[in-house]
Amino acid sequence: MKYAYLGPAGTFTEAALLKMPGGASAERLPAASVLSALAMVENDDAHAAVVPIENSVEGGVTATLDAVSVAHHLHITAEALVPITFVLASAEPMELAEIRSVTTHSHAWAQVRKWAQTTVPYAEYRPASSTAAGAHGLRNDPPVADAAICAPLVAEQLGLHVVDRQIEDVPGAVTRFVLAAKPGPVPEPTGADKTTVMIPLPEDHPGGLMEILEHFATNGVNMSRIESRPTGFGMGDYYFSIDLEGHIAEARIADALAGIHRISPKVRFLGSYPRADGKPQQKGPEVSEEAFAAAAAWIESLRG
Ligand SMILES: O=C(O)C(=O)Cc1ccccc1
Repeated sequence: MKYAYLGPAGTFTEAALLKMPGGASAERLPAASVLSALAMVENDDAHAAVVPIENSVEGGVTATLDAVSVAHHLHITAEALVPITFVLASAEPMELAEIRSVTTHSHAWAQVRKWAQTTVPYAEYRPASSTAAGAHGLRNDPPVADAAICAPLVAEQLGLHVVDRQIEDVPGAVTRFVLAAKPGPVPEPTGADKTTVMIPLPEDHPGGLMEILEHFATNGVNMSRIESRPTGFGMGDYYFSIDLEGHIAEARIADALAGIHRISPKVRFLGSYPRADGKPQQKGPEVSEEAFAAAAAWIESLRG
């Protein structure tokens, strides 16, 4: 199997790839951006792509959400969680006070803002396509910056000097990555699953969002993420990107989505897959498979 990922070697995305099903034995194809990793799947140059989707500090990774939901017709088949810690590294030994420019990926920069403000307040930020790309750039002639913010392992592999460590503003931050592939068989339910959907907000429909959410409430479906994003097609045109706790094979998820389809017919299913944390689904007896089957049998008997 060929898995594309945000490269080069040593990114957090590569660490996530190794945790994905089939990741350890997959051929790893580094891409220069999230969009090019996804495009490699669309063009059949890779079977799947590993991309960051959500950060416990910064929230959704909008480029990924939009690409998976609107631009590309891909399904999510797995997720992985990667704990994030950063070092500040330089090519030659340097003091913090000497550092005038810093390079890293924008997500990393967003997660060290407070540290940067207090520790290197005069350093100019130079965006890199990934943390590993920034670290490699320190060896360019001329170097892309005085120092790079990257994973400790990359600094070690490149023989960089670690100027500061554990510089993340929020200790224990985690990033969630997904494996995206062309639509195919949905992974089997495990009892601890997530379902990702994209729901366009119905136009000129007062209370549209409330009606959508009511379907989740009445079917006992918990949401683990909800974000509104502009579709890009016009001012005020929004969609909701939502993660649900449960699998499309369950009657309560299917029933909720069927109800939503009547309000927002362009709703899109983006995949059901095992949750990385293995947390089992909580559901009351009124939304069990047996309760749905008994209700359907009762209706059948009335019609019969
Ligand atoms: O640049 C990387 O290493 C990535 O994989 C993107 C990223 C950056 C910072 C936190 C999580 C993911």
